[in-house]
Amino acid sequence: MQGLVTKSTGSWYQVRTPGGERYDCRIKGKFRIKDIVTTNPIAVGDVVDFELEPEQQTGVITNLHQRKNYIIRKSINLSKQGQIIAANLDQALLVVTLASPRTSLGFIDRFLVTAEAYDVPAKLVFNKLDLFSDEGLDILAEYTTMYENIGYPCYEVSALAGTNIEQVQALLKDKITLISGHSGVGKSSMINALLPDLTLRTSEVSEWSDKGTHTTTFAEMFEIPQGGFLIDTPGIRELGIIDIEKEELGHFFPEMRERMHNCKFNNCQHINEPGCAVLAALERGEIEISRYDSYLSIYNGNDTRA
Ligand SMILES: Nc1nc2c(ncn2[C@@H]2O[C@H](COP(=O)(O)OP(=O)(O)OP(=O)(O)O)[C@@H](O)[C@H]2O)c(=O)[nH]1
Ligand SMILES: [Zn+2]
Repeated sequence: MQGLVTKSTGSWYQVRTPGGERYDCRIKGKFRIKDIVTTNPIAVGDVVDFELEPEQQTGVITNLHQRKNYIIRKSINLSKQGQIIAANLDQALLVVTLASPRTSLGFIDRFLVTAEAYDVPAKLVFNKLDLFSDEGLDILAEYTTMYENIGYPCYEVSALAGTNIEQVQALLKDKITLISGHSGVGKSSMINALLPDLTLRTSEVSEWSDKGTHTTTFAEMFEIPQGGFLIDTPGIRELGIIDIEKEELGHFFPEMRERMHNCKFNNCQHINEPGCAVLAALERGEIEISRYDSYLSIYNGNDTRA
């Protein structure tokens, strides 16, 4: 049988069949993925084949289907191993706000770079629309225009007032979506607005805990009643940028990526090189200063996560 992994504890995996049945499955023997060293070979979002164990409601995963992408976090120890948080994401939503507490552009840009590196389309949800005066709305429009111009769709919502929540709801339909955001932006309020059927979430969790095996879940996907799945990540810190060489960083800024082939030197770092097409575009105002500042900041290893 084939199914989608919707919960992972590291030793048990909950697998959902296309028909909606769920089975607790384990991995048989030494199940290892080539080329990646990870503490968990299988993660939520993975599509797997499994066999039911005789006379039991549990299964054994026998095959992992190829992933279109996955996100990983570095292990806390120095073992160089990573942990796959989720696979096969259709999109990543970052919830941000320009009011209490204001999300910095550096934080947004770091998230976008991470999403580019993982090959996950990113979208920005600006929350707390109800708090803005006319002046605030002008600034908001500047930001959304800036990000839409470089290819990131933006949504202006109020989780509290319910404004434009239906736009986000439509985005999620039949997709696997990662939702992220720093503390206080209203991510929980948004998830509650998106998943009104809270009992669904809590009952599934307790059902799992009753197994008595592991109660800590690495990650969990919530099924959206209208179709689709939502993966809630605790924060951007979970998504460290790994495996990006400094020299490659420009490739993860779309507006730089589309211009860098015109740089005089093919190893141009777009810092101070003569004949740099990126610096020329910056000069002409075609590349936003804040975006370029974020590039420099990440390039120089400054932490802009907060
Ligand atoms: N005015 C306004 N306040 C909001 C809105 N959405 C959330 N809030 C408030 O912002 C605060 C933080 O909301 P949460 O939903 O807890 O934020 P969170 O991002 O999940 O933060 P953590 O729970 O710390 O991870 C709460 O006081 C919410 O009531 C909104 O659209 N407008
Ligand atoms: Zn250049």
